[in-house]
Amino acid sequence: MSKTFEADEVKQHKSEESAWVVVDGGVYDVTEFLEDHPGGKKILLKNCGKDASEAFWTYHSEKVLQKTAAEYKIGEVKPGSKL
Ligand code: HEM
Repeated sequence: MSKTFEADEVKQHKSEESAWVVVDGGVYDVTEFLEDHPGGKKILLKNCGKDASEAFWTYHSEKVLQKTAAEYKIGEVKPGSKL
C-alpha cells in the first residue's frame, strides 16, 4: 500500500534540503531532481510544499508524470487533508 501524508507535513517540504511537490494527489520528492529539471530549479522549488497540479499540467504531458515523475513518487496526500 502506498504511504499517505498529512497536508501539514507536505507543506514543510519546500526547500532545497527537502522538496516535495503534489500533482493530482500524488506526493513526489523532487529534492534530487531540482538541478536536473528541464524547466529549471527555481520554478520547481517555488511549487514545492503544495498542490502544483494546475502548474504541472500547464507545462507537461501525461508522459512526464508516468515516466519522469514516477521514480520520485513517495505516496499520496491523505484523502480529505486540505493542502
Ligand atoms: C514531479 C514534478 C515534475 C517533473 C518530473 C517535471 C519534469 C519535466 C520535464 C521532463 C520537462 C521537459 C519537457 C517535457 O519533457 O515535457 C519539464 C519542463 C518544464 N517544467 Fe517540469 N516537472 C515537474 C514539475 C514542474 C512544476 C511544478 C512546474 C511549475 C510550473 C514545472 C515547469 C516546467 C517548465 C516551465 C518546463 C519547460 C517547458 C518548456 O520548455 O516548454 N515543472 N519538466
